[in-house]
Formats: sequence, structure tokens, C-alpha cells
Amino acid sequence: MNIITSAFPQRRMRRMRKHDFSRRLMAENHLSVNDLIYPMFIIEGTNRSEKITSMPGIERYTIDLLLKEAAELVELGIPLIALFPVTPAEKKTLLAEEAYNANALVQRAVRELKKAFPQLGIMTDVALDPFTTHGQDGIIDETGYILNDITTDILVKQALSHAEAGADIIAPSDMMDGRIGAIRLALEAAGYVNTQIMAYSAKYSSSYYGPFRDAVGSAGNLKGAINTAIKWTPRTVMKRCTRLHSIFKKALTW
Ligand SMILES: NCc1[nH]cc(CCC(=O)O)c1CC(=O)O
Repeated sequence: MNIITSAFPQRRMRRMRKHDFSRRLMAENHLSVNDLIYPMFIIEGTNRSEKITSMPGIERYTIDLLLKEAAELVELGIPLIALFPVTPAEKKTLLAEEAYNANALVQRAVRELKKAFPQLGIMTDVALDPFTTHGQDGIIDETGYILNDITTDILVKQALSHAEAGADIIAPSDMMDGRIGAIRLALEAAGYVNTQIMAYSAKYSSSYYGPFRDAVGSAGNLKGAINTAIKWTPRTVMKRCTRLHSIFKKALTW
């Protein structure tokens, strides 16, 4: 008897992959403009842009030029932009007060963008590195260790100021424990029930973020300090899975 089994040679996986039509039919993922988030870096001033050497093709813009660029993005159908302000050195402090100043650079940019292009989604970065004198993502103690809960309190204020300015999505990238819950509760209490949260749930301490820190101007202040105290080393995969699992479980109730 000739029983067909799912073993070789009746089953030849390459059969499905031989022709282009077949590969197209079976593709599970399709990348389109709808999948893109465009990061934009903002500087103070008017009619000025700066090339970012570590990110070829990307520039920092003053708000007026940001608006011009945004018009093009709307035209292209990009759904969402992510905003990152470059804070002038004299506005950086140990307690990162500029992060939640209603008239700081990113809050002003959000208001202008929303007024000009209500249909363009605006996401804002929630983290303190552009606002601290030392370039770390949070408030540090005398040993340089980032204090979790004090930092979270400030992140909450920062998130509220972004929501107030009109941000559609708040994107906490700081990696403090418990900050998503704290931000969600604060947004609810303040009536921003439809403000979304997109957390950076898995971040590794790797060179991958180097150009970013250069672009927002926090790399220089970090002076090479690494932030393995808030990000996992790339060698630790299982811990990250555990964290993601607990986040997904919690997400069901947020
Ligand atoms: N906290 C700053 C921040 N906000 C978003 C990113 C990541 C941007 C990217 O995806 O490249 C980073 C870099 C970092 O934490 O080192």
C-alpha cells in the first residue's frame, strides 16, 4: 500500500518556493507605507536644518521646516511620525524639568503639527535623556544609578504634557519598571482616554541606539556611559521574553 506521508520525498518544501506566483501567494507579511513610522528630530530656531552624520539622509529641523516636511509625509500617506526634540544644553537639569514644560520644543511642535495636519498621527518619545545634564534616561543617585520610581513620576508628567499638547501616541522608551501602568492611570484620570501608548517593551544595550543618541544630542552628555542598568544585554534573551509575556498579559487589562 502506498500511504502518502508528510515526510520526504512526498513532502518537498521547496516545491512551494519554486515559482514567484507561489511565493507571492504564500507570503504572510506585506510591507506598505501603512507600516511606516517616520522619526523626526527637532531643533530650536527658524528656517534651519542640520544633517545628522550618523543617520545619512535624515536631518534635524526647526518647527517651521518640520511643518514643510510633514506636508510631504502626509502626501506620501505615512500614518505616523515620531518626534524627538534636541534640548539646548542650558535647559538640561538634574531633575529634567524641561521634559514636562508645556512650552518646550516638542510640546510646541505637537501643537503646530496637529493644527496644520490633524490627520497625521503624532507620537512622542517619553524618556528623560534629552533633558538631563548627564544624558541618562532618568534621575540618578550619587553613584549614577537611575532611580526607578522618582523617574516614573517625572515620566508621568512628561506624558501628560504631551497628551495635553495633542499627541496621539505616547511612546515610553525609558525602560523604568511600572511606568506604563502609571502613565495609563494618569492619562485616564486626566481625561485622555483615547491617547494611545506604544511602549518600547524590549530594549537591549547595543550599538543599535548609538545614532539615535547622537541625533538627539544626548550621546555627548552620556560620555560613553552605558545603560545596561536599564537595558538588557543582548545575551539575555529569556529574561526579555518573561518581561514581554508579563507585559502582554497586562495589556489585556489596560
Ligand atoms: N531613550 C531615548 C530613546 N528613545 C527612543 C530610542 C530608540 C530609537 C530607535 O529605535 O532607534 C532611544 C534610544 C535609547 O534609549 O538609547
